[in-house]
Amino acid sequence: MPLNPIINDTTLRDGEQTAGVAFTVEEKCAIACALAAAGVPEMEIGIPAMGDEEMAGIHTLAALALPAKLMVWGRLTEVDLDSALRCEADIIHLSIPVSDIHLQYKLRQSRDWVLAQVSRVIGKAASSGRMISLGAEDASRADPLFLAQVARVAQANGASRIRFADTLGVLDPFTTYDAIARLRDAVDIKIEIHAHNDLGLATANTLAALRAGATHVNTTVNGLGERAGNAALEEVVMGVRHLHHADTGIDTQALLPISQLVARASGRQVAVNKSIVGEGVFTHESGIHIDGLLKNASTYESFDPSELGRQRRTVLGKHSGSQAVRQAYSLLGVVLDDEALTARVLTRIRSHAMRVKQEATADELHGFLLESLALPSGCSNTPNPT
Ligand SMILES: CC(=O)SCCNC(=O)CCNC(=O)[C@H](O)C(C)(C)COP(=O)(O)OP(=O)(O)OC[C@H]1O[C@@H](n2cnc3c(N)ncnc32)[C@H](O)[C@@H]1OP(=O)(O)O
Ligand SMILES: O=C(O)CCC(=O)C(=O)O
Repeated sequence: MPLNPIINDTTLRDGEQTAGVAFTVEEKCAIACALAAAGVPEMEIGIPAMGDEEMAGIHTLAALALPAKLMVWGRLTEVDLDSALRCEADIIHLSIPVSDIHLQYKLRQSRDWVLAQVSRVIGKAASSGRMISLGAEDASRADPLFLAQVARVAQANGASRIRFADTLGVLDPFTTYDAIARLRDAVDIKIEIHAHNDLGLATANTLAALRAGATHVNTTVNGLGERAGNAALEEVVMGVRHLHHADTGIDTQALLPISQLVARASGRQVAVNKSIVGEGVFTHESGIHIDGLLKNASTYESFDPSELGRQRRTVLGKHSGSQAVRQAYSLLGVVLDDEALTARVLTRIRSHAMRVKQEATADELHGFLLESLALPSGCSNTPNPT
């Protein structure tokens, strides 16, 4: 079983790389404070090489003296290292592509050049006394033997961690497991998984990497990030807790408020059905489900919404059954103990749902009852139709 993983949240770096998203310094501070208060132990907060404004933001964040390690991102070059060293960051993360595709077309450099660059720049970075992490960009499309060689050279020159980036989100949980296990066997260095969600597998791949021996995980709130985004903080925290029975140390009650904060700051709404934090993920309509939930919540909830400070909701609609109808009317103070009457009310509720495509209000439910009572009665406690 995986050990407790260390979350390194990159909402303020990769999250902000979501096309069109830009946080103000105030928003960055608010997000960083909320993450630290929730117990996030590490966060990647920016890219010093972007220039003075980004550096000033990083400086402001560092001045908050949050109880979290701060990481800055740079390319594996002397210029980016110099910018990073001017920041009060605990961890300097320097990145280099390791796939032949990136080397050939983007950097137009050889594998030997990469190894020389890793040796020289990581060595110089480590001599600063800071904690150094090497980013292996596009690691998922790299030759695993070359990746292991890069990791070994990085470690020999003072890096304490390598980030395995599935930059394009091309892995599945099985290939992720194999790739991380192979790297784990080849080099005794801390491994951080950085998973993208292009095929909707970022969280699954992150959990697979942990099973294979990754020690650190990158997340972003609401899964923000390049293209389809990164592994979502809220999903990884809950997945680690419920599937790995391990602990990230993060307060699950804080996940929804942080999600809402980041949704506002990023201008990216959270889908109603977004796992963990979506508005509708604890709302039930189907008759069989509500019948089961009324008997025992574990029939249709894999965990209690109160873990997140949330509550179950039930609504009446096209898929309701009679138990749900009785339950909803009992909350209005009406006891429906006649099957025929309940069936007529249900018919009314279904036709309303199909016509209006939203749940009925309390007034409308009273109206349906009165209409149904106009036919033979069976209701022991008629409501006051106000
Ligand atoms: C997968 C990821 O998320 S990587 C992080 C991506 N994030 C960002 O790009 C956001 C911040 N980026 C920026 O502000 C700018 O791109 C900067 C400041 C980093 C660089 O700006 P510029 O100097 O104008 O270069 P530009 O962005 O046009 O091109 C990138 C350059 O970096 C080079 N490069 C890219 N990655 C690396 C690397 N890891 N190591 C060395 N060089 C690299 C490219 O080859 C290119 O160099 P070239 O122009 O000599 O071919
Ligand atoms: O730090 C790295 O090397 C990874 C950067 C990244 O965001 C990615 O590859 O998707």
